[in-house]
Amino acid sequence: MTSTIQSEQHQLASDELKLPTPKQLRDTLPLSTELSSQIQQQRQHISKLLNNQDNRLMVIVGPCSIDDETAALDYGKRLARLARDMDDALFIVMRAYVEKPRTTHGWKGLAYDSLRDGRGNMALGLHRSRQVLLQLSALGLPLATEALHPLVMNYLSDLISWAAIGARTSESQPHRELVSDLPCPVGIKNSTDGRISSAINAMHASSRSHHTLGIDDNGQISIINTLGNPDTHLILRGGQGLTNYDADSIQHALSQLSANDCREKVLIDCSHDNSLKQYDRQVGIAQHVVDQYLAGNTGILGLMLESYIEAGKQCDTDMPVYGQSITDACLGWDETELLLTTLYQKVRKQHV
Ligand SMILES: O=C[C@H](O)[C@H](O)COP(=O)(O)O
Ligand SMILES: C=C(OP(=O)(O)O)C(=O)O
Repeated sequence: MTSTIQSEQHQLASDELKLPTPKQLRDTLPLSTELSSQIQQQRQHISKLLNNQDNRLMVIVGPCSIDDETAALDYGKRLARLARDMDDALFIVMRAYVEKPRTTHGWKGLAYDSLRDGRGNMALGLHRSRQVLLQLSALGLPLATEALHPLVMNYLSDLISWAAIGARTSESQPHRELVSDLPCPVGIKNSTDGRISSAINAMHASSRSHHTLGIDDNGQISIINTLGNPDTHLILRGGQGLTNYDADSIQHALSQLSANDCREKVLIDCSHDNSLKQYDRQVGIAQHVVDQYLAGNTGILGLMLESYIEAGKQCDTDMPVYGQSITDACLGWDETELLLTTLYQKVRKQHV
């Protein structure tokens, strides 16, 4: 009886279940021509990094998830300043994740549950996601996100410069088809058990064109003809409690990529299993990876850091801490700024 009452309280009213079409949401929250060309250029910069036409180090940094637009914009403003100042050596991209894959269950991100009331008001969630991504883009930052539900990308992909396929979905055919259709470079993670073969297979599958099922801009279920994505690469994030950011693991990954005719580039995720989920370990890992890059490992594209305003994570959402992660623990802003400054100074020396 109690569970019936609870589930009724968690239901949306039937008129709240309908979503706008991708075109309707884009018309409500349009991307200006100016921002659209900024995003095009940012995608091209990343493509150049992947193709050795630009030797800056890519750093994808930002919260594990966007849960609060005010804090995300506050973070974005701080990062945009660093990104401008460090532009000659680092290509900084902000993590702007509005969808979270869960191992079992938990909050699935702004797109699904922006009010965090468990009702899943996705019309509001998609609106708020698009709005915050537009506001972050207007700061001049290239944005990174995880492409999780293929249909969510219909609403947001025009705002994204780089996407990730997560460790839990790299083996999924719909996700490979999605990558084949995405208009930006995409990093594919090794699986949660540490295997890189699923990501390598995904790179092959998504480089090809596909006929698949999806919706068009007007929400009509349609056959989608994808073009194939030429700009994928591998992300090493560790797995099953084992790390893969050391020189031997990176060399092994690069030789597997070469043996499978894939682009020999890796991005190192300093968080997740590589940090053994201890957020402060990211500092030492980033330094270790940058030392390998400076020693001449041209297979290293860059690194990813989970960082927010306050260090750590919070569980008690009745007493929210401003700018602290509600998903994975993150570095705080002060340590992020110090780390990026240290990395910048090291990399810049080599660039001058
Ligand atoms: O990056 C975030 C998490 O690692 C990922 O969403 C899985 O989280 P979970 O294992 O807490 O569900
Ligand atoms: C969920 C994430 O990573 P992974 O897929 O590596 O667990 C993430 O980067 O937010």
